[in-house]
Amino acid sequence: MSTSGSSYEPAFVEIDGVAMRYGGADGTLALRDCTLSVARGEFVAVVGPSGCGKSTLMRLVTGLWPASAGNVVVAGREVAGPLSVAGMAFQNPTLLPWRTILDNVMLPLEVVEPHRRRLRREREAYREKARQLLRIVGLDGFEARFPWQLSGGMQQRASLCRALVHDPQLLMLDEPFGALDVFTREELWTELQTACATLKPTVILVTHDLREAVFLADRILVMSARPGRIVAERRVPFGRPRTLDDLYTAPVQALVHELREHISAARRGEVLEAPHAA
Ligand SMILES: Nc1ncnc2c1ncn2[C@@H]1O[C@H](COP(=O)(O)OP(=O)(O)OP(=O)(O)O)[C@@H](O)[C@H]1O
Repeated sequence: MSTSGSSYEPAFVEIDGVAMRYGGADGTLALRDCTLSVARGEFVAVVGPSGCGKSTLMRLVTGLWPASAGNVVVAGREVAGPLSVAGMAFQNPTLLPWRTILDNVMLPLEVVEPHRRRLRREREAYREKARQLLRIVGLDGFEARFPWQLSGGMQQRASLCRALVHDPQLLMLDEPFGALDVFTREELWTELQTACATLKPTVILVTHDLREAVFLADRILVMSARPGRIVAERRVPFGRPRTLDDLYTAPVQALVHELREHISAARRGEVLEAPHAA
């Protein structure tokens, strides 16, 4: 089974035969023989049963944990520590409460080169860029507020801006909308789609929400139950920009249903025949 999109060559993220065990020889084997690749500019969603190792996969790609076996290569280099080319957003926005929204969004620019070096000289241009991102996600006018003055959905929007402000080549999103109500979540899908169309990062999104995966991704990878590996992939054959109304069409619902069957099988420890990649 191919796990790379041929129309996006060359691969930007390559994970080859990776295993990950937490806590020594008797510990939890989270991933085994996990292989996938993501092409530059591609948007891939990873779905699978709870506890199958999705977040572990994200930690390996971003260099937050080392793999126990196998190779993780990003942008042609073996990952050996935290990646500066990656922007990240998680289920909880983790904004710093003592900084304004604008200053929270600016944070990666104070850490990641070459922005760190340029920041003092080009601060106003960078601030304008952060403001522009906040405008894209509908936070115009909230730049000077503090995180605790914003709703959860607004904080998550700001955290997406923070993940994008340093033009990361790789955007890693681990259930970034999981804690939000369905309406806010759907709004943010549209905003993320707009931001990605403008900034064109390579994206890996972990999600439990199959509609979210179909709305946002070019390709969806399904993981087995733990120890996780990729057992199916499905290219999303719908054009862009996608609208929320598209989610109610029969082809989208059929794809969601098919993915659901793969995950149900994975939960039972079974693997369905790999679906045809469109
Ligand atoms: N720091 C850790 N130490 C020990 N075991 C861990 C650690 N992190 C995760 N695990 C275990 O590894 C397995 C995979 O966890 P992981 O969080 O990657 O799964 P997941 O697919 O992201 O889960 P969910 O869908 O519930 O968010 C689980 O059994 C989990 O308990």
